[in-house]
Amino acid sequence: MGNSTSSSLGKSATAPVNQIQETISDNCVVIFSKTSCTYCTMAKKLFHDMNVNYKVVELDMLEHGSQFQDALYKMTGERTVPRIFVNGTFIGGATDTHRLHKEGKLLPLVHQCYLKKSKRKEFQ
Ligand SMILES: N[C@@H](CCC(=O)N[C@@H](CS)C(=O)NCC(=O)O)C(=O)O
Ligand code: FES
Repeated sequence: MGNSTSSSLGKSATAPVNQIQETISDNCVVIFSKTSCTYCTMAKKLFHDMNVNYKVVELDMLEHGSQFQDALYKMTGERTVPRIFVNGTFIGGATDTHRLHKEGKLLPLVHQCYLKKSKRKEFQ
């Protein structure tokens, strides 16, 4: 389901905020998650069921996971999981993401990101 848990995150000396920023600009959908969290599983399932690839960062598997949660707190105002970013922007936790989906707004955000990336490729 989905793609890999990050292997590089948490290992470099770069500040967590910068590592997070790099991850969300490289991937259209990023879910900061914990392996034990049912809300997180539900969020992954939502994207999986829409056939959308997502990047998962399992914070409880990172050596410095709590520092990443602190960084997410600075960036989003909460250190809870899941914290979900689409097209480089924080869209909310599990509840917010399901609401966006119900309102029909989630997939357009993902498609905006795909479009942006395919345009970029045309100019390479
Ligand atoms: N309404 C929020 C609830 C988020 C929440 O309460 N998350 C809990 C786990 S389900 C949490 O992060 N607890 C603190 C922690 O794990 O560090 C959402 O939908 O994302
Ligand atoms: S649902 Fe319990 S930890 Fe997230």
